[in-house]
Amino acid sequence: MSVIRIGSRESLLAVRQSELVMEAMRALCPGVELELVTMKTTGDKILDRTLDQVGGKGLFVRELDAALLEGRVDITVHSLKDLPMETHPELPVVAFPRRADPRDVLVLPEGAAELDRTKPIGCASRRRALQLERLFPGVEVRPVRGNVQTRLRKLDSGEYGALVLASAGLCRLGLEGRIARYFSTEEMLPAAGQGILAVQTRRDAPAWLESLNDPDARDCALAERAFVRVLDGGCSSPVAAYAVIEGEELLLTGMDETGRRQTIRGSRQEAEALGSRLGARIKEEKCHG
Ligand SMILES: NCc1[nH]cc(CCC(=O)O)c1CC(=O)O
Repeated sequence: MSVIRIGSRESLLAVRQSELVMEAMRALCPGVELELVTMKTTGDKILDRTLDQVGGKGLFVRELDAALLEGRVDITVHSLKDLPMETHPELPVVAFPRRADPRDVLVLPEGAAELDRTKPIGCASRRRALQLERLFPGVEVRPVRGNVQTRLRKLDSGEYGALVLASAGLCRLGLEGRIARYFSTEEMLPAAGQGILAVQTRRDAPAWLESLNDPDARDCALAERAFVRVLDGGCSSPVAAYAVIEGEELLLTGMDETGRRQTIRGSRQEAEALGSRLGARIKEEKCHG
């Protein structure tokens, strides 16, 4: 078989995530030849504005989609939560590997023992900001951008009292030692797809790539993303969704942009329909209540 080229953003986290998928590919298909191809995306180049100002999540995938379509790479690996809700029709997501810890965490400046409430808490999403206001009333929440290392540098330089980040990213970078506190998923509902990777390919991709799927991660991903799609949770929206599998059932909690939450339970076979139904229900409530 010829070499399979894996396209990735060039950030350390993106590369680490691609390496994890490459390890899983080697386990499934010993002897397969893999090559990592990294590239800078528009989203990585523009760092002085918030994502809502520059056009959203699509900025991180456009270059990778083009590389796939032109055959410069054969698969791409994304953080599912950064993947726009509508993906390119010729570029299916073939696999959702096993989910890492979906929780958000609090990170303190190097050496700090507790939160300095006179300083702002840095976070990169309105979803986190909305939920932080309830957890830490009166503490300023200020946007922070850049990759995980850049954000940690800003934290350690004294600009912020704390950061909120995803456990999954920190752990993949070997930075779990920086976690000061885990938020339960009730305290801080995760972003749809947080902790899940998405493997995207062309339609002519080898069928065995589908074996990278973890059935639980896949069903949760489908349910969470269907919910966000109904609420039109563009990248600037604070919409959150988190699903868990309990046997043959899927339990999905969704939050709309006002912080209102609802839960739905049903057969995991209908993961996507459950997500859409919960989205419609929350939307309805907003109009009538
Ligand atoms: N937007 C950046 C981003 N995209 C995915 C992750 C974490 C890894 C994941 O959710 O799988 C992060 C960093 C963060 O939010 O702290």
